[in-house]
Amino acid sequence: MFELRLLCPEERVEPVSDALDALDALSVSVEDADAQTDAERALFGEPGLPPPKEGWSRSRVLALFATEAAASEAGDILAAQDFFQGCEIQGIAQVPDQDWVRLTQSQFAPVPITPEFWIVPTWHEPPAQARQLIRLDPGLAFGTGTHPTTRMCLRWIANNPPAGKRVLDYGCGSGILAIGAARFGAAEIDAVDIDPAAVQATVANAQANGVQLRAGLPAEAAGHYELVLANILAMPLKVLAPLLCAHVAPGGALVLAGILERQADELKEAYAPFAALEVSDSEDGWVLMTARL
Ligand SMILES: C[S@@+](CC[C@H](N)C(=O)[O-])C[C@H]1O[C@@H](n2cnc3c(N)ncnc32)[C@H](O)[C@@H]1O
Repeated sequence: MFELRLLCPEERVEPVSDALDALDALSVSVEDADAQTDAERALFGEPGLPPPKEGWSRSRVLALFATEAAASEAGDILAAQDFFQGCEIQGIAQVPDQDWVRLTQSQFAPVPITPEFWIVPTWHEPPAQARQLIRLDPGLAFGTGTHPTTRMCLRWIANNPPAGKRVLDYGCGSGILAIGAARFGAAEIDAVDIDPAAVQATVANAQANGVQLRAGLPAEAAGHYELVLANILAMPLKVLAPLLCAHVAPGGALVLAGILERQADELKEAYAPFAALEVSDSEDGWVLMTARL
C-alpha cells in the first residue's frame, strides 16, 4: 500500500478528507502535525462537552491507496483544487505489509491473578501452573485483566471464594468479574451495565467460558446478593452508594474498585451512612475498598 502525506491548516482538513474519500482512498487519518514538539496544543473539553476546537492548527492528513499511481493521481487532482490552498503535499511513502491480527494478539499475554488463577487469551496456551482459567480476548467492553482495578477484584474473589453465593457484578464490562465469581463457585450471578455493548460482551464471554449468568441493564439487578462487586469510578460509585449497599444481603460483602488512592477518604465518607469501607488492596495508585454489611 502507499500513503499520500499532506499537511493542512485546520480549516482545510474536512474538505481535503472528504475529497480523498471521493478519490477512493482506502482510509484517511488525521494527526496533529505538531505532536511531540513545543508547538503541540492539547485539544480537550470538559466531560460531556465538545472540545473547544474541531482540529489542530496544522494537521497531517494521511491517505492510503492500493497503488503508487493512485496515490500520485489523487495528489495531482487535489493540488488543482481551490480548497487545497494553504495545503502541502509532503510525499508518498510505501507502507510495509503488517500482520495486524498477530501484532494485536502479541500485545495480550496471559495475566496471572494468583499463581494458579490466570486470564488467558484464546490464542495462547494456558500456562502449566494455571489451575483456574478465564478465557478472554480484548473486545468492545472494558475488562481483560490487564488493568489493576480488575486484577484486584479478581484477587479478592480468589482469596474469598463466593462458593454457593448469589453475586452481583455492577458495571460488568466484559463480564470478567462475574465469570471469575463463577470460577470460584458462585451459585447465581447477575451482571449489569449501562452499556448495551458490555451486556452483549458479557453474554458472549460467559458462554465462551461455559458460565451461566443473567446479564442486563442495571434495572435487572434485583434483591439481595451475598457479594456485590462494582469496578466503576469514584464519582459514579459515590452516587451509587445507597443503591449498591441496598443490594448487599445482611452479612454480605461489598467490593469496590476504580478508586484512586487519594479518593479513598471521599469514598469512605460517601458510604459511611451505609457501610464502613476499608482499603483492602492497592496496586499502581489504585485501591480496592471493601465492607461487610
Ligand atoms: C472500569 S469498567 C469495569 C469492567 C469490569 N467489571 C472489570 O472489572 O474489568 C466499568 C464499567 O461500568 C459501566 N458503568 C459505568 N457507569 C455505570 C453505572 N452508573 N451503572 C452501571 N454500569 C456503569 C461501564 O459501562 C463499564 O463497562
